[in-house]
Formats: sequence, structure tokens, C-alpha cells
Amino acid sequence: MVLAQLGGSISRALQQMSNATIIDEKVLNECLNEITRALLQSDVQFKLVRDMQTNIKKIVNLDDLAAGHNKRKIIQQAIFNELCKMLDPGKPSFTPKKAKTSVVMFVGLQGSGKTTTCTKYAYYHQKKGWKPALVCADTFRAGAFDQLKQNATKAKIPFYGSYMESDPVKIAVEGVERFKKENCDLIIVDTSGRHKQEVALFEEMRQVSEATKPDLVIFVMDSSIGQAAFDQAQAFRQSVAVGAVIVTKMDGHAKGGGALSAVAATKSPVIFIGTGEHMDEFEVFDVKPFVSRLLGMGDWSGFMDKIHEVVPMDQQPELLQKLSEGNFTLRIMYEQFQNILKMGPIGQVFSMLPGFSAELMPKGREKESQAKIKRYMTMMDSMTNEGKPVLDSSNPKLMNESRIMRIARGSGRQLREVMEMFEEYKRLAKIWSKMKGLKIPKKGEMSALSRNMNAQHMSKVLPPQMLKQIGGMGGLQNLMKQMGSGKDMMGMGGMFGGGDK
Ligand SMILES: Nc1nc2c(ncn2[C@@H]2O[C@H](COP(=O)(O)OP(=O)(O)OP(=O)(O)O)[C@@H](O)[C@H]2O)c(=O)[nH]1
Repeated sequence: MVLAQLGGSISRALQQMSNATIIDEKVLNECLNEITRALLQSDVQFKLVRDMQTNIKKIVNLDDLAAGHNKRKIIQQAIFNELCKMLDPGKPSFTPKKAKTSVVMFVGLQGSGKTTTCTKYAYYHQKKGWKPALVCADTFRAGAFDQLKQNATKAKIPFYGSYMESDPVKIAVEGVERFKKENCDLIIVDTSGRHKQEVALFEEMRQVSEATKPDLVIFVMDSSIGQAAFDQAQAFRQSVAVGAVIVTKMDGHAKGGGALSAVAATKSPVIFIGTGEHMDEFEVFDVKPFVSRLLGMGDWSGFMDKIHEVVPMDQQPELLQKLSEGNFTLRIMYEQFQNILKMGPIGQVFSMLPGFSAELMPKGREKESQAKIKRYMTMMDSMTNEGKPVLDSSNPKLMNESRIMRIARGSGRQLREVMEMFEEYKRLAKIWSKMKGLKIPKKGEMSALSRNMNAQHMSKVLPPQMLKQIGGMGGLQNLMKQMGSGKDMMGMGGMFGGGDK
């Protein structure tokens, strides 16, 4: 996701400003101009960027900066707040309720990923125990119904559509009626897309909306749409009552800033993002963790959510217990590799760890990375002869030369490869050791994790250089006190944003 580079650019601009001996208006302006450039390059709409710059100038008091307060922190907090404000329209979207029928209509341009997203949305809810159903009211694109049918069949979701009927309104109404009778609680209507924002598309959309009376209209937008995002989103908003946005293809080379613009144009929140072509490459969108990640800080609550998603329920308490004790053993790594190979999204899990962005499994190189994981597992399989103490220990000293040679021989791999596997283990163990001492949150209590993070935990998570900037442990404790214990850490995340480690 190119948006991630935005965090790096912002951090660099802040660093340059922090390096200046005297912070005057000129230095502040230079810093803000640099940030503005970064935002524009990420395709955030010009007007939004300009407003943001004006707001930051209003908030940031030059006297405070001159007095030697932590300039970086003050400005970064202002940027964090402004970006959050941009992405948060101030009111949540309509949220369907399980076991109560809701009709959700999807709209968007052709190729935006609408049909794929309909299925992802249905599948996401189905996994949570809902009874979703899909209606294909796209009679414009030949093959649209086949695509929906294929996706729906794969996910075992009931669907409705027609090869013969050319009236999308009729199909939509029939489909909705049918699934209401079948007591489906989430009836999803996919509508036609066009290449451009044509009058005919909007008229058809309006008619489908009028006939089916959706509880929620979701606007699906391709993240690579760039500066056109604002106008496009606004055009849709003017024809139907868009209530939420889903931004797709966030995994690609898109700059992604259009997402921010779409929120501003529709005054509706982004509720999910699409991060790949597969059914489960779909993430709930939360503003603060997103901006935290954007600015280079990890996303602990997202990470914990992912653990709940990736690790089978019966293994979760045990895994979290071990992690909280600081015991990341080879066996844990092996078990997690197993889970990952079953479920796939390791990149998503790791990208949420501070300072650890999917190094093991970079996006676009999944096949290669999966082969690597399988190779590691074969080597680890041959370690069973080494006995329980080795697999269940987190002491790297146990991996001595003779052991490494035995493992290489046993698995038919080269010494270099065994060492590489072990280096990977050490790297992971180091990162996961930061979980040590964390109070384990129960499912649905993710924010508790944030509250339970004390300064000591935070100091372990922060890169040393950054900790120094804040004034060491003392400075950090003060800062946390100022924030108040009840404040969420994600907000702080924005203040600490990395990128210059
Ligand atoms: N990489 C990536 N590809 C996606 C994502 N979402 C959808 N796609 C792909 O984008 C292409 C277009 O998606 P569709 O779902 O067919 O688009 P659509 O908007 O329904 O198109 P129409 O039905 O013609 O309006 C397909 O190849 C999808 O696999 C995503 O989040 N990431």
C-alpha cells in the first residue's frame, strides 16, 4: 500500500524540522509544505490538504515550539488528529443487526471491485453466524451474474439473478422478496457499474434503490482512482443515499489517499477495505489504528483481532499466555506457520506489529514466502529428534553448531538454510517478546489491551531512538500521565509514529 510511504515522508519532514535549532514560522511552513506535498502525492484532494494545513497552523503554537517542547510530538499529534478528522465523518453508518433483515445495496463504477466486495461482505458476515444472500441486479455487464454465482457458490451463499430478465429493478425486487421470505438477515444487492459516471447508471441505481428501499447503500471505490475520487464519490452521493464506503485494492500500488477524499465527499465512513482478490482479504476499517499504521506505528488492537481470526479458538488462550510470559518458542513458531498456511493472511498479521512490516511474507510474493515457510517447517520437522527441550525452549543458545548440522542432515537442507530459519526465529522471538507481561485481553475486550499497556510496555515497543526523543522512561511516563490512563493508546500511536528508526 503506497499510503504507507506517506508515513515515512511525514516522519522525515518532522525530523528535518526537529533538527533545526530555532523553530520559527519559516521552518514550520517548510515542514508543513513538505507534509502537504506528501499528502497530495498520495492523492488526497487538494482542498482537503489545504484545509488541513490551515488547521494545523491554527493548532500549533509557535511559542510552544520555540520553548523547546517536543516539537515533533506536538505537530505529529496535530497531523494525527487532522487525518483522523478527515476520515471520520462524525457519525457511524447504519449497522445491520444479526437476525433482523437488512437490505444493503452496493454501488460503484465498473471494475471498482463491487461484485467481489459484495461476496467478501457476505462471507465476512456469514463467518460470524449471519444468514446473508446475494442478489445480482447487474444486467449491464455480460458475465456479471456468472461471476456472482461463482463467488456465491464457492462461499456457499444463496444467490438470485437471471440470464433472461433485463430489468435490474425487477430482479432486485424479486431477489429481495425471496430472501426476506427465507429469513435471510443480510440481503446484498449488487448493481451495475459503468466505465464513467453516466446519467443512465445513476438513473438505474436510483430506481433500484427506490424499489428495494435499502437500509444501507455502500459505495465501492477503487483506491487507485486518485484525485478523481472526490468528484466520483460526490456524484454517487448526489444520486443515492450513500451511507458507507468500502475502498478496494488497498494491496496494490494505489496511493490510497482517495479514500480520505471519498469520506469527505460522501460524509460517510469507510467501513471495510479490500486487500486482495481473495474472499478473506477484507478488513474492518477503523480510523485511529489506520492512521497509526499510516504514520508508521503498529496497530496492537488490530494485531490482537488478527490473532483471534488466525489462531484456532482452542489454541488462543495458550498462545497468548505463552506470549505474555515472553516464551516464543520454536514450537510456537511451527504451530503459527501451520495456522498461517491454513489461513493465509500472515502479511496482514505481521504488518500490524510495530516495526515489522510483512518481512517474512511480502505482498505479491506470497507463493515464494509460502514455499519458504514450508521449507522451514520441514527443517523443524527433523528437529523432533532433538527432543522437547529444544522445541519448547526460547533459549537461542541451544541451537549450537552440532545441532544445526544434525538438522541440516536430517532434513536434507543446507547448513545455510537451517541458519536462515533460525535467524528468522530469533527475529520473530525478539519482536514477540515485547508481548511479555501484557495483560491478556479476552475477545471483544481489545481496548483493554490498550488500557493495560503501561509505560514499561510502551518503552519496549518504541524504537530506542524515539524513546530517547521523548525523554526516556521519565518522559514517557509523564506523557502517559498527561494523556490520562483511560485514553486509548492508538491516539498516542499517532504521536509516536516511526519511520525514522
Ligand atoms: N488486488 C485486488 N483486486 C481486487 C480487489 N477487489 C476486487 N479486485 C479485483 O478487481 C477486479 C474487478 O472486480 P469486480 O468485482 O469484477 O468489479 P465490479 O466493480 O463488480 O465490476 P462491474 O460488475 O463490471 O461493475 C477483479 O479482477 C477483482 O478480482 C482487492 O481488494 N484487491
